[in-house]
Amino acid sequence: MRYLTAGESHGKQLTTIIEGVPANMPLLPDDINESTLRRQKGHGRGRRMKIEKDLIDIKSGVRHGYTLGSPIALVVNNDDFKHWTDIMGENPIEDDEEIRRILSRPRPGHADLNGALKYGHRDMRNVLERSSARETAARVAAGAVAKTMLRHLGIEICGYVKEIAGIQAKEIEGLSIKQKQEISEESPVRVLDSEVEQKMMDAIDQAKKDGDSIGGVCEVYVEGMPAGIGSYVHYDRKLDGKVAGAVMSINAFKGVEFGIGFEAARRNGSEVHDEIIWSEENGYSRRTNRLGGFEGGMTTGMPIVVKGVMKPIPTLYKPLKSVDIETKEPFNAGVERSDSCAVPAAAVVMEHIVAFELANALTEQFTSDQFPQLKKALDDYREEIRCF
Ligand SMILES: Cc1cc2nc3c(=O)[nH]c(=O)nc-3n(C[C@H](O)[C@H](O)[C@H](O)COP(=O)(O)O)c2cc1C
Ligand SMILES: C=C(O[C@@H]1CC(C(=O)O)=C[C@@H](OP(=O)(O)O)[C@H]1O)C(=O)O
Repeated sequence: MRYLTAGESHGKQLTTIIEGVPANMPLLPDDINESTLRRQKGHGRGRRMKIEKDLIDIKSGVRHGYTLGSPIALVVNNDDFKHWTDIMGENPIEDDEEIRRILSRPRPGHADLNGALKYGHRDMRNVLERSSARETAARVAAGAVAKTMLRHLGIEICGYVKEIAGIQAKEIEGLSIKQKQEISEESPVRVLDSEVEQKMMDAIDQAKKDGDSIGGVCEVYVEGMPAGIGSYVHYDRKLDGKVAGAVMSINAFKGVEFGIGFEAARRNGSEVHDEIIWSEENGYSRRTNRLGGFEGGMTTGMPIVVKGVMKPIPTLYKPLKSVDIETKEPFNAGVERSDSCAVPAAAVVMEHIVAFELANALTEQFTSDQFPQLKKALDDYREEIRCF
């Protein structure tokens, strides 16, 4: 499977085209809407999320609740476009700086300056419009199709917040994935630990009051992936590599860890590797899951646990120093309407981006044009490895 997205942040719409979804997979508009609406929630977001309602319109590839095997085109409208029709119009306009809302003072940490240099845009709004994380609504729509596929294959996935501005959520042992999904859904910061919830919200409010921004850590947890998905045979077939790359591609994400992650560097091997056990009922399993569900570029059959680090939002209401690209004079960076913390939303984005990589790996390994055949091939494989 592959997907492309198109659309500017304040343009008319976002478009996603997904190719390679097998035919006859159940898919309802609500499977996707649930995800796109969830992405909009979370304490710390700016006014834009009050303007938008990210309901998708399925334009092709689905009929009467089932996929056709043809490309699936999904559209999310930008309701904010009505306020930007002159600024974002496709026809030439007179060189009126007021109408264009020209951006000439790049924001440190955003794509403004590097994008301007690369594409030759003297008006950095041309960079901002596509580099904006508005595009993650389109990626979540693609991920929601993948997540639906995983669900029909008996694989559940959930994304939540582990840390905001250094405030860490405690580990809650023994939560089922259903509980994880429910608790994080109800929390305004998508955290599993209600004791720290208020502290995180206070930190976000304080950052906003200070004209500053904060980042954090998101975690995605997956249950039901059998062992041996992905491959060790070539670098670009390693599934942990693909997942890590996809997570790093999310706006503002600066690091990825599987399981205990960087902590592995500080421990002996005996405290890192997961001992192998066997039972008649379940076949092979592990006593622990410190490596987070991957060995040798393949799944181990244990839950996949992956963390992503999000830096603080670059747009600051108390801006950092920058340079005006027209005058070359030092100036404060430009200020655009902005979130102060988007870590809770980013956890939903990360969940869907990981879902796409996992669903894609399954469609590569159990190639089929028809979803029921894919499901049967996966079930047969599960039985084969259980008896191995
Ligand atoms: C859900 C989400 C919302 C975001 N909201 C904003 C925002 O309101 N203002 C901003 O400056 N950056 C925001 N960002 C981050 C920028 O999009 C990101 O920093 C920018 O594209 C530069 O890319 P890089 O940080 O990956 O280098 C957001 C990111 C995500 C994932
Ligand atoms: C629009 C979304 O996020 C946007 C991401 C973003 C950025 O610079 O990344 C900047 C802000 O855009 P605006 O200036 O229009 O408010 C966020 O609101 C969204 O998540 O749907």
